[in-house]
Amino acid sequence: MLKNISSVSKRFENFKNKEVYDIELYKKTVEEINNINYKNASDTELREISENLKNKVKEGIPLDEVLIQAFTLVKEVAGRVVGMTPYDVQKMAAIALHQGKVVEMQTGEGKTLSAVMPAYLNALSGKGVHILTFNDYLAERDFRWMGPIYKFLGLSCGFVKENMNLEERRKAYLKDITYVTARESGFDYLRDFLCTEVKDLVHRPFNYAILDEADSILIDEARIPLVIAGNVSEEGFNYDHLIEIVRSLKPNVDYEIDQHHHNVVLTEKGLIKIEKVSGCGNLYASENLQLLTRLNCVLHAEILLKKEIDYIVRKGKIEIIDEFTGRVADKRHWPDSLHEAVEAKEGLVSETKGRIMGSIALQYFLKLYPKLAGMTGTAISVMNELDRMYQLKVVLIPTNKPCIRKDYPDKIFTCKEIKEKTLILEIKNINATGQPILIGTSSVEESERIATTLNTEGIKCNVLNAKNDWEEAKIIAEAGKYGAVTVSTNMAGRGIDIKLGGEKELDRKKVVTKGGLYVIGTSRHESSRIDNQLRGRAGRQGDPGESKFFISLEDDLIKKYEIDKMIPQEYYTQKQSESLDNTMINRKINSGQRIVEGYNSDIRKQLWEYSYVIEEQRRIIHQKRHEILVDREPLSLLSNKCPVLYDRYLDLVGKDVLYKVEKQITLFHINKCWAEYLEYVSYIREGIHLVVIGKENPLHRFQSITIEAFNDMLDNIEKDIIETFIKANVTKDGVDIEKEKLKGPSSTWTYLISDSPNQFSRLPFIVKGVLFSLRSISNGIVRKVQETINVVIQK
Ligand SMILES: Nc1ncnc2c1ncn2[C@@H]1O[C@H](COP(=O)(O)OP(=O)(O)OP(=O)(O)O)[C@@H](O)[C@H]1O
Repeated sequence: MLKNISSVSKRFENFKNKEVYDIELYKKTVEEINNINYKNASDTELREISENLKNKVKEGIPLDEVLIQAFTLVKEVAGRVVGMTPYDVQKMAAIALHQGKVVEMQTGEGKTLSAVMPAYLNALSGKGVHILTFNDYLAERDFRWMGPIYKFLGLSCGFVKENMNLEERRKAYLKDITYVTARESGFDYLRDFLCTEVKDLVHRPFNYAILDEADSILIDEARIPLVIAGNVSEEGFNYDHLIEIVRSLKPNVDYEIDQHHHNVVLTEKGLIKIEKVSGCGNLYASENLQLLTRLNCVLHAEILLKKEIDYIVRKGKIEIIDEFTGRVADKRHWPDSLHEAVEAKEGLVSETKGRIMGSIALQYFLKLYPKLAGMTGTAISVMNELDRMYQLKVVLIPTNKPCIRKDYPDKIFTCKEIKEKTLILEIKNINATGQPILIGTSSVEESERIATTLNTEGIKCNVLNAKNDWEEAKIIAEAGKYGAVTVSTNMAGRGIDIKLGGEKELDRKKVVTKGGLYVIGTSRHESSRIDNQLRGRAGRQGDPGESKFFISLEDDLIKKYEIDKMIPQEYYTQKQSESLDNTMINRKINSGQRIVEGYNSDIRKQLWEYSYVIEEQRRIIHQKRHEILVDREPLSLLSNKCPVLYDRYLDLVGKDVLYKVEKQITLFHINKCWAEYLEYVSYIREGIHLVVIGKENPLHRFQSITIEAFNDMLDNIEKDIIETFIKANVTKDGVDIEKEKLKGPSSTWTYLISDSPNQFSRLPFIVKGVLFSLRSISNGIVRKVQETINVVIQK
């Protein structure tokens, strides 16, 4: 078996980074595991060994000392219970996962089973292990698939999914091993922040988490805040008038679009027009700030956000399409007024009104786990970022069998039209042979266009673009059937195995002789990891497979980032029917993609800098509230600040009731003031970019404002607690929560905030593109903006 480990893939040989590729130590441990044999042990004996291990760990023996025995147990039990004995490469991954590293394992190498070994080992302490899956479907699937192994070994296992109630969640988190998405676990953390009684908490203290598809969560989704909101009874704003105004504006006359930064800016002409039609006077005057923000949102909604590309409308709701997966991003909202503006654009009734009660970026949520490990098929290209942001080291695990997939050079065309014609022809030709094809497209709209063309050409295909997880799993699982053609958005089906010959592998031999699964990419993505994930759908576990990308110099990526300007004119001035098989062009496209990746990494860094202070403050406030909730923090504010009243109540209602009252009032005001603070911060965040015109650094200004505001908030909490106490009527029954208005929102809901295109674009626009802003914003606008700068930041 160890022989396989040295059969490294070509890719593996290319890298020389010692830490990432040094697997010698792992090999030694794997050998030790393989030297122990539990084959002859009965089921009962195996359970006794497991029980022994549990006791040893509870007595304080370090996990590292029982690792070999624990992994050997899992090896034996997995073979007996689920019919899979971990390969040596899986054991190596398991060791690295236990050490809190991110393992890169190719698609189909068996990450699900690899995670069982460290999960079992770390759960022996009884402190709980979370396996954070990519979606709800995989949480349940992996629980059902791997759960019997833990059960056999005397450990409990559960899973959490979106529609479960609090009791079901609490039970699942009490299990030794819990399969759950990072997002659901994060939402539960936010829900706990609103609890007023210990019995309502669903989480216990975090211990260890293994994150599946780690790059997707830690890099692509890291900046997405999870939010919990509560109901408020406010009237929604009517956007009709603003929409009418924006629709009357002329492109390049009244506004300019900056595709690169995904931004739209008013010209002076446009500004004058708007001021005239709306009758608002100086749009940039302080009293018009709210109008300005809403107008910006309508501009973005109307001009930049495109139906079928950025979002779809389903059952009367806006559903955002995730740029990385191409799937509907579950429970995702745009921030602030932008979501409402898009709803208004589509003539929908807004359902997003509510006050944000708490929020946390996934990045910070995951850092709450004292020990975190990850697995993915694509980690190497982001290993520096993983180290910098999370102090997570990457380990490349060799494939169990050599990867024999053929990755063909890109086919590059001058124009989209010819690219698509050639692509359809290629699909027709391959389909005629019976070889299954998976086509990865860049948008819902493109997937539908290609599917329609294929249908008119008489080729039946399955389309997968914005369906639910269950359908997705089924369609993807069948994508390896003989003669199957599946058109999907670029990364749909991540985590789902494509077996050759269909789910039951009935026609496996036939498909193998045809060359396995053929993956076609219709364009390059901004991130090469996404392209590699798509390629990785083929050639799993040493299967044959092929992959090819079709690119045109008119593709969005090439145009948006002006990669075409790096390519000599003569290559794209004429429409050529042949592909440009030219390595120079290929290199330019690759380097363009790398520049875009670097640019996106810079944006993530900047967003991190903006959120850092707030997240630190959140940590402080959450911790303080939790300590009060679980009675670990003594309450002394009221006895110190209102001693007379306090003593009177003490005589009247007694110590216990008074303590309970103070606790209730305190918890309520922490939540209320924190929610108000978040609202204020998001308001500041919206306008802070304007300080650049006054030659200030927006980040520094933002940080100093929020530090000061946080201190004010802490004072306000105390003030509000005292005020409520003075006004409240305290009896032997405590206080009347309803009457004293101490009740939290009657209903809450959770969602994620997508990057706001305007917030997102402003950062590079400020830091790298001051020239851009000054060029595009005329002097007249600069003057007007200057008037408002102080108002924005002083309010
Ligand atoms: N040790 C093993 N012995 C036999 N089969 C295995 C073993 N490990 C994994 N497999 C099989 O390999 C396939 C892929 O497993 P799994 O879905 O865990 O891979 P993965 O690495 O998570 O893939 P993806 O990147 O698609 O998520 C499954 O069909 C599984 O049954």
